[in-house]
Amino acid sequence: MPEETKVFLETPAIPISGKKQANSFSASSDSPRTSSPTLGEHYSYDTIEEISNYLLSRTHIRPKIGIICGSGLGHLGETLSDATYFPYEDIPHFPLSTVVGHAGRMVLGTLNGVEVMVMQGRFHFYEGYPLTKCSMPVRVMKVCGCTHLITTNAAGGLHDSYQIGDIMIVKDHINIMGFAGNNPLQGPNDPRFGPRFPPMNRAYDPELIKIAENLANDMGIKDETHTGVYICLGGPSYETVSELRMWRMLGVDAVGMSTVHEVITARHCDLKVFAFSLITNKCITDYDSNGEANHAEVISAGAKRQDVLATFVTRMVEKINEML
Ligand SMILES: O=P(O)(O)O[C@H]1O[C@H](CO)[C@@H](O)[C@H]1O
Ligand SMILES: Nc1nc2[nH]cnc2c(=O)[nH]1
Repeated sequence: MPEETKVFLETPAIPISGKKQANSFSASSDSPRTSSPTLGEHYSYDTIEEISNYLLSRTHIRPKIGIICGSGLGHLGETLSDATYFPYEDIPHFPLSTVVGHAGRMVLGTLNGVEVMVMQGRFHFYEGYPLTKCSMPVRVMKVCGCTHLITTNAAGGLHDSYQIGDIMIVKDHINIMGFAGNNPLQGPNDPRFGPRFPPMNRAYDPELIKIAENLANDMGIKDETHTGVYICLGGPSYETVSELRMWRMLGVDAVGMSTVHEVITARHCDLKVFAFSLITNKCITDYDSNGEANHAEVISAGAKRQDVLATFVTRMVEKINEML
């Protein structure tokens, strides 16, 4: 950890009663789940500003790029210089990270001289948080000054040619949870964030996809890098064989439980998005297989590839910075 690293453990400047809860249109409680599992709570613009001010008033970093680290990929947050670490429990209104492999800290610092903010750990629907809450930090990134989001995840490889440890650059997603009426933008729309009905074609910036493909080539990892379609399922149970076969038929290449709601929220507030999956396991699509998906292998695949992924992200950050 860099010498200048500081960990803010003091009581937040803004008084908070009990566990932090967002400004709410519905009753809040100490449970992450409110009365409506889908609508849940809504964070007002003022609340997002309050969170952003909390972070910015404790560091001189003014980030332009926000980064979300997926399961087992949080190591990147340790590679920042001039870093200030904010445990989620200290940030006003922030939920807590409850999943193994998600450290639960926001880090503001520099990656090769570029000012960034990094989430070491994200929030998932299966943790009991509504999607508005899961993707709230993306709006914090926007209000902190970010113009770009890089979001990463661990995912099961559904495409036959994908191997454990491969990278899949996300070119598109299927928002199946949205089909079922669960979208992070549900509820009142504040136009200061974005329009009521945002488009989602070109959600994954085509120019950044090209840059990443070229970068994989330069790094000598072209054969282990693919470009494909991601789906976010609710989890936490992994998929049945029949479910996986269905998604494959529908054009899905990698399966996970995150990212899509973050990307929708980011596009709504006009952040440019780059996303990739680390393929941490091969999806089991054979009824006779004795294999079983498990989170330990997900974490272990992340640990094995952490250095390559940190380089990949750092170089993407440099490329984006050249475009700013
Ligand atoms: O998407 P991330 O957070 O990287 O993690 C993925 O891995 C976990 C399951 O093993 C789930 O949380 C799934 O979403
Ligand atoms: N849904 C889902 N999420 C994952 N995250 C990592 N691997 C998997 C998987 O196989 N399925």
